[in-house]
Amino acid sequence: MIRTRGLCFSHAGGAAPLRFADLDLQPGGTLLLRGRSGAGKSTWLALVAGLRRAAAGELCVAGQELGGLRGAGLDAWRARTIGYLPQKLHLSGALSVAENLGLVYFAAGLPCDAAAISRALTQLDVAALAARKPHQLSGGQAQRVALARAVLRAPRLLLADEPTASLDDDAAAAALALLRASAAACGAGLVIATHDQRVLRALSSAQQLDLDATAHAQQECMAP
Ligand SMILES: Nc1ncnc2c1ncn2[C@@H]1O[C@H](COP(=O)(O)OP(=O)(O)OP(=O)(O)O)[C@@H](O)[C@H]1O
Repeated sequence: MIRTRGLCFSHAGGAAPLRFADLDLQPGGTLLLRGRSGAGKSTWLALVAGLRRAAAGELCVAGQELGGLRGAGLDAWRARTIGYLPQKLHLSGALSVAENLGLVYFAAGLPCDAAAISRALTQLDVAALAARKPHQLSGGQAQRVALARAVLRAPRLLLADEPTASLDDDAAAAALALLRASAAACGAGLVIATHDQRVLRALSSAQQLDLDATAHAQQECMAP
């Protein structure tokens, strides 16, 4: 599902280059991506989602070498392969819940599938909120809507960035259960980036990639 070798990324004009330990995640597997704040979790997720390009190394996701994809090809690959639950949910405030999900089809250049949107909202128990605007949702409801958006097109890989940050214990357990159930429902691999001890405890048997154990590079990453 995910294979990385010598993966390295340098933020422009910023911090020290990030070098990531090699990883092999089997299809349908669950990975906990752990590390303190600033360790590089969001950066690693962005690389795997094809939202950022590695400075060096090999990255193969769902059978695709990402180094070989550019532009529209990369966008199309991401749209059919990756479900992404970002730390900040990025729901458009001007659009209803259902219209926010419709953006997924617009971005992929596909006709909107209202039945699929309705199914996804029903699965996440937010169908009754389809006509509401994001500011009319609670935090937990907004997260369910964002999760429905992430799994709408049955991705092969579901990436969740700090999904339990700022949730109380009950809400965190519910969010985690939903993520696992949603990934299982579409047979997707699941990556959860977290430094939340509750998640680490709940998924202690899952495969882990600990970015705190990854030495940051002392020298510049080599350009590919
Ligand atoms: N756009 C950027 N420009 C420069 N440096 C950046 C940029 N984005 C992130 N960084 C730096 O890259 C490193 C990794 O950041 P990243 O957001 O991936 O960490 P994280 O583990 O996800 O942190 P958190 O848990 O706080 O979200 C940090 O040192 C951060 O300051």
